[in-house]
Amino acid sequence: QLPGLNYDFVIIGGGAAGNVVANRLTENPNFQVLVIEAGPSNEGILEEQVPALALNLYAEDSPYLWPYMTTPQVGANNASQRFLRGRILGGGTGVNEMFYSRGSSDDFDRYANVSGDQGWSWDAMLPYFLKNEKWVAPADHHNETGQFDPKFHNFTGMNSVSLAGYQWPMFSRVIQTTQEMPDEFPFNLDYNSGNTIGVGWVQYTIGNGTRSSSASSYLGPQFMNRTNLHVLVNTQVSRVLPATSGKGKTPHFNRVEFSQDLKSALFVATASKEVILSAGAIGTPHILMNSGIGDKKTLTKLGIKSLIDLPSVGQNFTEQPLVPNSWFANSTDTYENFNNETQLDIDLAMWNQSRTGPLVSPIGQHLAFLRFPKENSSIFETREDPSAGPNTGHYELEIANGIGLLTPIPAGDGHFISVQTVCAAPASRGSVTLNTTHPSPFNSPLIDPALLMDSYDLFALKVAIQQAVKFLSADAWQGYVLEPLDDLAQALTSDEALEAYIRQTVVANEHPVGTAAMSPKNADWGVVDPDLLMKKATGLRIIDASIMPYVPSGHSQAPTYAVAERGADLVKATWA
Ligand SMILES: Cc1cc2nc3c(=O)[nH]c(=O)nc-3n(C[C@H](O)[C@H](O)[C@H](O)COP(=O)(O)OP(=O)(O)OC[C@H]3O[C@@H](n4cnc5c(N)ncnc54)[C@H](O)[C@@H]3O)c2cc1C
Repeated sequence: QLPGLNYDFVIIGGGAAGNVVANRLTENPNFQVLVIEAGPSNEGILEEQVPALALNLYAEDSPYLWPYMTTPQVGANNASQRFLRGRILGGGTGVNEMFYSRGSSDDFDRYANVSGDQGWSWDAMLPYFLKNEKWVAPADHHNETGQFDPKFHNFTGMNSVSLAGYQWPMFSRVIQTTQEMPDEFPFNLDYNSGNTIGVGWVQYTIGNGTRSSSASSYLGPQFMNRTNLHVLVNTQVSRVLPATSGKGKTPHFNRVEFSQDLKSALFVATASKEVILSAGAIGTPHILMNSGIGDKKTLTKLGIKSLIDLPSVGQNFTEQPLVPNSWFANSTDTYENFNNETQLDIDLAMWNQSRTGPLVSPIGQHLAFLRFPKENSSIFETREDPSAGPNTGHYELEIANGIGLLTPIPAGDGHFISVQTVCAAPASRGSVTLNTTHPSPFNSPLIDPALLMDSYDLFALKVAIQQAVKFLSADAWQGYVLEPLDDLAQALTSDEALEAYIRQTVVANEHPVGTAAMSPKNADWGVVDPDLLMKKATGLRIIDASIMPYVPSGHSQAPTYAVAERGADLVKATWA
């Protein structure tokens, strides 16, 4: 159905970043743009639209996820774990939990300092966050006063963002805890102000009780109708290829090889201006290495002709480790209600009729970004603090009205409260490399998030769990929080038991970044320059989460949207 194979820009990956870039470039009617996405269209998928049904997207054989497993994780008792990545138009934004969290001002100021480009600083990036955001009323139209600060938000951007649209009874207890323990758990009116520290109401990429993804926003019908925008789904890119003619010393990439049956029938699309790689923190380094861009020695050994020797490709993989923790709750008003099919049918009918009811928001309803208490901060006398600065959490608590997303559900009925604990600024670094035994471009790469490989991350999670216990010890929870689940109860008996529990239960928080990191123009490390153009090449730009040299301390979709908005401006400036 494609009109041809020659475009001005070919964008690889229709995820968070790719769809932003596609939209912004096709604002210029003279630019012909092709987006190639491996997954299916997002249209008509109920679980993708109804926020509380997002968990159903994570089934073992989900058609909306890549079939990725990690390598055995030494820090997690050698377990290989699933590694969830969206494979659908919208990418991660089509399957994620919809938390809208920008990270701290320190996170972006660090990007600016590390890359040498002040354009990546918080002040310079705030307009791009705003360009992406369209603040809307929550589904239940409750009074939002005191739950966010409007001065940090935009009401006219692209992705709908709103507060929880259904009020669960436990919400008031969270806020009461911040009043009882303000020193340790201060209330933060808006964790998206640049200063993340404290406990705040969650902001979600949800509008009208429905997920707002990069596909439903940036590729909405009014944009899909642009005659200069073409989106090809169910199509996987294998490699980017250099120009066939021209004998310049610097390779010029202007072709993209792809397939629909993942075996043969490879097609090639040509980009007369730029190839833009937006395949995410796993897909991007995978395509680069398949194309001969990466560590020369390693690629040569695999029989792949090295085109650009860039050892940083796939390295510096940074991911936040997460431990889910659950307690029995003395309540009948939790997410466990959805396990009852009759109740679920009633709630779904309500959602269908009016986009209201308990299905309008996902499981976590409050976030806390916190720094270590004084007694734990002495660790920084002997090692550098991996967090970006004082506005940045060392750890995060995700307080949820039901069993943790990744906690095995105990046998029998019950109602739960969970606090997922996250090491927000990890010190471990992993890698994405080619699978040496099956190096076909259509096979999964080796994904090593290096969970807990640096002992600091284990330390941070220990503190986080102890703080979660303290949080739930407030009077506010009296009579509501019952005993912890068995494994957590056992973990709280000794330091060794806590450590063993963390290693047994730790998983990735699904916020990978850093595998094609930006660095100063002539640096001997990094993959792209601060303008996101590939080092040692022309014609190829990377715009996605992989360019962030550190993981943002919050959640990664909002930062990726902002990176993509700026990235699109950088492309436009080149071709103005
Ligand atoms: C289960 C889950 C829960 C999450 N929860 C949250 C959350 O609540 N809040 C938050 O802020 N962040 C969350 N995230 C993370 C967030 O969604 C990502 O950080 C963000 O989507 C990254 O954007 P990206 O453009 O870099 O990559 P992606 O959004 O992953 O987009 C990459 C796209 O490229 C496609 N692609 C990859 N390789 C190829 C190829 N070879 N050929 C063609 N197409 C290809 C993929 O299918 C995908 O659509 C979550 C992620 C997951 C998976």
